[in-house]
Amino acid sequence: MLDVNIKKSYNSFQLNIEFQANPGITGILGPSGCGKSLTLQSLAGIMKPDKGKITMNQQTWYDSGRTFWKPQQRKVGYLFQNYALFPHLTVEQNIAYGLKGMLKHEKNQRVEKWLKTIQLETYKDRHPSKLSGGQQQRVALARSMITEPQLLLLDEPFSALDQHIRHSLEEDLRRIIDETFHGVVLLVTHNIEEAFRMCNSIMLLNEGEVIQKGDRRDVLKIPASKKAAEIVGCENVFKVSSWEKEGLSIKVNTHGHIFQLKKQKVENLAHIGIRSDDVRITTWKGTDDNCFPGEILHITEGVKSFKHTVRVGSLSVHIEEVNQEEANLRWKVGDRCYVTFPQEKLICMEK
Ligand SMILES: Nc1ncnc2c1ncn2[C@@H]1O[C@H](COP(=O)(O)OP(=O)(O)OP(=O)(O)O)[C@@H](O)[C@H]1O
Repeated sequence: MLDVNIKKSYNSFQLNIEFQANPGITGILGPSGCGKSLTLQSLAGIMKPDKGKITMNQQTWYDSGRTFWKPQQRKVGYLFQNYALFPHLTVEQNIAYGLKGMLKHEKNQRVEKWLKTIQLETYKDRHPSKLSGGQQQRVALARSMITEPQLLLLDEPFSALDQHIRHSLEEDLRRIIDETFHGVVLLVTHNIEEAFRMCNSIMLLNEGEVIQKGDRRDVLKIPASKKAAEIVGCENVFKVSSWEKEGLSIKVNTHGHIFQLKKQKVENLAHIGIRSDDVRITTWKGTDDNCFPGEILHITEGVKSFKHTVRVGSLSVHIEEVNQEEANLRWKVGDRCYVTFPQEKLICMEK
C-alpha cells in the first residue's frame, strides 16, 4: 500500500496532499493547476516536499528532513503524455534501457517478453521517429514497466492520441496491468469516461488538496461537493437555501423551489445536484415529486445527444437527451415543458 502525506509551498501554490492507495488503478482528476503532476513528481522522487511522509509497502521513501530516497532507489515507473523515448535508440534498446547491469541472457528474455506484450516484436529494430504515436506510447509503457516497479505513475498517458488509438491503448494498458502488474497505479486524466473505464478508485484534487476519494462509482456518480461535481461533470448544482428532514424524505428549498429527496445521512446540506442525463423533460405534467414547469432556452446538437438549457423558475437547468431523433422532433427554443428531477437521482452535497 502507498501512504502519502506531504506538503510543499510555492509563492502562489500550496500542495497539501494526504491519501492511501491500494494495488489497482487509482485515477486522479482535477482542474488544471490543482497539483496532479506535482503529486506524481513527489512520489517519483523528482520533487522534494517541504515536509511529510511517503511510505510504500513498509519502505519509507520520504520522511521530512530525515529520509529522501532518490528516484532510482524507489523503483517507480513513470509514463508521461509525451513518451520521452530516446530518439537515437531502437525500440528494443529503449525498452532495455532501465535494465543496465543485468545479465545479458536475462535482459534479452525480459525484453522479448515485453516486445510480445506490447505486440511490437516486428518493430524492435526501428527508431521512435518511425513509429506512430500509439506505438511510441506502448514502447514507453514497456520501458517504464520492465524494471518491475512497485508503483506506476501515468500522467495523462493518452492525451496526445486520437480517440481511436486512445481506446485501443486503454484496452492494452488495462490488459497489461491486469496480467503483469500487481502494484499501485496512479493515473492522471482529465477524461471522466476514461477514468471510469480504467480505474478501481478515484481521487479528486482541487487547489492542492484531495477533496474526495473512493470507489470510482461513488465518486463519479455521487460527488460530495460543488467543486467535486464540477470536476466529474455533474452540470446541475443548486445552492440550498434551507432544508429539513420530513418522514422518509428530505425537503430542500433552493431559490424558492421545493425538492423532495430520499432520506439519507447528511449533517449539513449546502448544495443539491443532478446529472444532465438524469433530468427528464416532458410535454405533460408528471405525477412524480419534483416536477416543475419550464421553458426551453437553448438547444445544442451533439453527435449522440441533444443538450437543452431550460429555465425552471430562477434555475437554469441542463438536460441531455440521448435519443436524438425523438428529442429533435420534440423541442424547439421557446417551447414550454415540464422538468422532472427524479428523487433517487438527486445528490446531496455537504459543501
Ligand atoms: N517549480 C514550481 N515553482 C512554482 N510553482 C510551481 C512549480 N511547479 C508547479 N508549480 C505550480 O503548482 C501548481 C500545480 O502544478 P501541477 O503541474 O501539479 O498542476 P496539474 O494539476 O498537473 O495541472 P495540469 O492539469 O494543467 O497539468 C500550478 O499552479 C503550478 O504553476
